[in-house]
Amino acid sequence: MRIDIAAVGRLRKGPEAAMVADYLDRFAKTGRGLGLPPVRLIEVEDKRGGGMAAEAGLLTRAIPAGSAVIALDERGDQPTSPDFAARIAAFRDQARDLCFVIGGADGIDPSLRSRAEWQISFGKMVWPHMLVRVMLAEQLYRATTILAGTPYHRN
Ligand SMILES: C[S@@+](CC[C@H](N)C(=O)[O-])C[C@H]1O[C@@H](n2cnc3c(N)ncnc32)[C@H](O)[C@@H]1O
Repeated sequence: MRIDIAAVGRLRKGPEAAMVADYLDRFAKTGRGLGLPPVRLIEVEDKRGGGMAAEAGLLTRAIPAGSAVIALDERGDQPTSPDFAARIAAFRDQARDLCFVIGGADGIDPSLRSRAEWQISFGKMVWPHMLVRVMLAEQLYRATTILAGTPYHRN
């Protein structure tokens, strides 16, 4: 199994980058004992201002062949953290590769969004994509603690 995050934009050094690195590091440590591999972050950048369509092309090339695409989108499902953890475990048990996709300022092009096996929302409000990276990294770490039964998550 492999787990990737394909995201538009380059995250520069700063608080968001530090938080993403910290949560993904924690995910790697707790995930090791659960058969979950470290998460790889793949960043794509369209320097020509081609908008969503150009970003979709870059993201599509970045998504490893065969990976289940999970799009982050405010219109998507709103799973609980335990539901999210259970879904990650189900992908692991089926030996499926996962690629979470985070769009840029205009969102994820509908052509790519429609390819997603699952669309997840962190609420109906729109968040800056750099914060969505932090939130996703935290939920991934939280999922490992739920699956490991360690006392981080409380219902
Ligand atoms: C600034 S938002 C783009 C919002 C844009 N209005 C759209 O149509 O998607 C950039 C990216 O952050 C992610 N994002 C923002 N808010 C989100 C939310 N509430 N839930 C899940 N992902 C979100 C999505 O991947 C989105 O493509």
